[in-house]
Amino acid sequence: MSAGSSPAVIFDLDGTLIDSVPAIHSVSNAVLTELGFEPLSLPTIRSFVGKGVPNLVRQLLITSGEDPDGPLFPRVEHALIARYETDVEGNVPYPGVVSALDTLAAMGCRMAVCTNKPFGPAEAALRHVGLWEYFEMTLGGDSLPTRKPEPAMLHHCHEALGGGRMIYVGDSEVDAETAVNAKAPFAIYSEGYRKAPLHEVPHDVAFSDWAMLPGLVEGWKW
Ligand SMILES: O=C(O)COP(=O)(O)O
Ligand SMILES: [Mg+2]
Repeated sequence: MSAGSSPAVIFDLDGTLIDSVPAIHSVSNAVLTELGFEPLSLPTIRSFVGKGVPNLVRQLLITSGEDPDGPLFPRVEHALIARYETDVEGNVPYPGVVSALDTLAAMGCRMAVCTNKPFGPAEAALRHVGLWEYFEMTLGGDSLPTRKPEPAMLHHCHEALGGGRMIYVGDSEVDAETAVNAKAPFAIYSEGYRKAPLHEVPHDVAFSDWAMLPGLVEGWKW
């Protein structure tokens, strides 16, 4: 593949590039216990990730027996966002991500991140794990008036990368819906935070090991 013909590759963040649930678990439980609620398990918190902070806060409140539309919402949201940008220790790239990004960059792929995590925590997590410099653009769930599964974030990143052929890489039902809405080819990472069985989530190709992704991009049938 010559550099000129390489596609734009746009990535989801949580559950795709990085395993962020240990960090989100620790931040969420710090906020819950500060407010006098019981901490929640890691699998419970994992099931709340993928639709952005408003959904996470609502789920934390519902699971704690509180009204998600009551006065606790802004308190929990504020406390969560305050910690989200600084408590980045629990974020770890999935095995093989760095090498795959190096290979894609060497192939001439332009790359961006399109996440429902707010921009500030997304930048902090990407910098913490040493991935920030790979991407020409990062958009977070608060960067545009809409977030995934609306297609605007993906369209915006695609244009910023110069348009042309593109692949979206994500892990969840929300990413699959975003790709359908944006009419983008979709590669799903099967080891992230998806809830439904893989065959029930629309995708063009699936990969379980990041070492597979550059070959899939190179051999993509457009
Ligand atoms: O729900 C979130 O905050 C982030 O999720 P995403 O990176 O998978 O879009
Ligand atoms: Mg994700």
